[in-house]
Amino acid sequence: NFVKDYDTEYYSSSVQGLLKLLEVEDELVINLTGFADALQKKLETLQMTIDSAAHATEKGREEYISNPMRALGLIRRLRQDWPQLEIFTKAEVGKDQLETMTTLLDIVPTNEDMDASLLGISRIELTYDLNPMDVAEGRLRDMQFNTTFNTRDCLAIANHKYEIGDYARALIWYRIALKRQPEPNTELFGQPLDDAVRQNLFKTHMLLAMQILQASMNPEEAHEKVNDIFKTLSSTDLDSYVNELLNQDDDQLFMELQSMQPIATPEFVGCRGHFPKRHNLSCRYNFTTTPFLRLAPLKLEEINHDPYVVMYHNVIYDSEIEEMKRLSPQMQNGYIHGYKANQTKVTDIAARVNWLVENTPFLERMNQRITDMTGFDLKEFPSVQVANFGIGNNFEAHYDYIFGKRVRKEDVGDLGDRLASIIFYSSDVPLGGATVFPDIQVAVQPQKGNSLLWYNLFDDGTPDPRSLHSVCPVVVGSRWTLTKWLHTSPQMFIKRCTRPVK
Ligand SMILES: O=C(O)CCC(=O)C(=O)O
Ligand SMILES: [Fe+2]
Repeated sequence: NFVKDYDTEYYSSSVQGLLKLLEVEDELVINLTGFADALQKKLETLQMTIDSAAHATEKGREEYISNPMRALGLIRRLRQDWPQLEIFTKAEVGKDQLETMTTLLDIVPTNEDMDASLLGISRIELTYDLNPMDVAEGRLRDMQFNTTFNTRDCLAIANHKYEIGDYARALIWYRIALKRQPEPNTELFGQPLDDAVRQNLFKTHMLLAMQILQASMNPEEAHEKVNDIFKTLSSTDLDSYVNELLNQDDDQLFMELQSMQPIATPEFVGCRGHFPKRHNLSCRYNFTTTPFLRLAPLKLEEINHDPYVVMYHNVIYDSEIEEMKRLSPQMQNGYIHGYKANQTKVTDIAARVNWLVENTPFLERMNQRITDMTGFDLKEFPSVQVANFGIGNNFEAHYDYIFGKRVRKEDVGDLGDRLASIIFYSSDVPLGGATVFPDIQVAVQPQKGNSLLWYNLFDDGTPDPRSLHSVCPVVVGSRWTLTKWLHTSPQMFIKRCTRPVK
């Protein structure tokens, strides 16, 4: 039932993948319940035997056994029942369940997949300038969840940051892990490593200090130096050092962390919703692109005048979104950051995608809608792409035109360059996941049913670099999109081709 394709399937790169994992854990729980039931049954049988073999106390023992029923009973039980009981006691419990467990554990995420997920959390923290202490408590920007990271989650995050050299944030995450109450079943997972964590906290603080004071020192040298210092440290020294770190003021620490962060890129500013507000934009009905629109005009919202960016409202219906997902049960790695000649690493994957190429009523409807929106001819290239992002995944800034890190000349053939792009937002994204145009200071939050349309080329077909765009890390939500790229060649008798007035 659960077969994992190791070469291509990473669970973390889409919410669709996470859903599959959820099923795997459900199966594990059902299976473990079966195991526990078998164990329970055995325990009950054993308990019954124990109870029925309970003897009289020391005092009346001679009298107790001077009784023909008890005398025979004792001899018979020891001769017949106990050997049987030995076999029963030794028999393996839940053999089937143990085998199933092994099979299921064969398809759990790889380390790479887990690293990608941890990197996603880092990306969220950094992009949205979140305080780790809020993140750990389930406070994400203005949302408060009733789920939190547990101690081992916090530790995994801290270790990851340590490994990628983000000592400032690692320090805070180690503190969080150490300040948590120990969990009840920790012995199952090995000790909560209190000592090891305290040592890591110390080392992290040392490494951070070196990073600040001696930025030129290479990482290996720094690690060596810290290990040397650590060796000379007595356990009482370590304790007082660590306790001091733990007693530092939380807010003070976060302020120090912020002062160490790189300055916000335009993309970060956009993702945080800090681009200046626009005033000279309007909304209107489009009655005119095709005759059909006289009957059913489309709602158009201006997003930017030059270059032209607009949002159409209510142009993909819930039923169509369901159909789109039905047509995409199994997706491929897609939205790869940059060109990757060699094998794709999971951390390069922003989302999983599926090209819909086969002619279906769904595809016809969507293409007709795009024609109504744009007036363009889509017969030569009817395909559309479906995408589903992973949590914490972003799509780095790129151009959709040829050589824009996205598409090569051989990919488009006779169709010509990608003149315009249309993204149908097929889900709401409660937090994060905006489409951002850093050069023109536009950030658009996905809204289920809407679509964003923009041009990548000037009217003469030359690239318009202002079309640079990216997708902000998804914080909460399953971000589904349907994307259409409109190529130039089929539009040669439709689109005017003058050089714009500069
Ligand atoms: O999903 C988005 O908002 C943009 C996706 C994108 O840039 C692309 O598909 O080229
Ligand atoms: Fe794009």
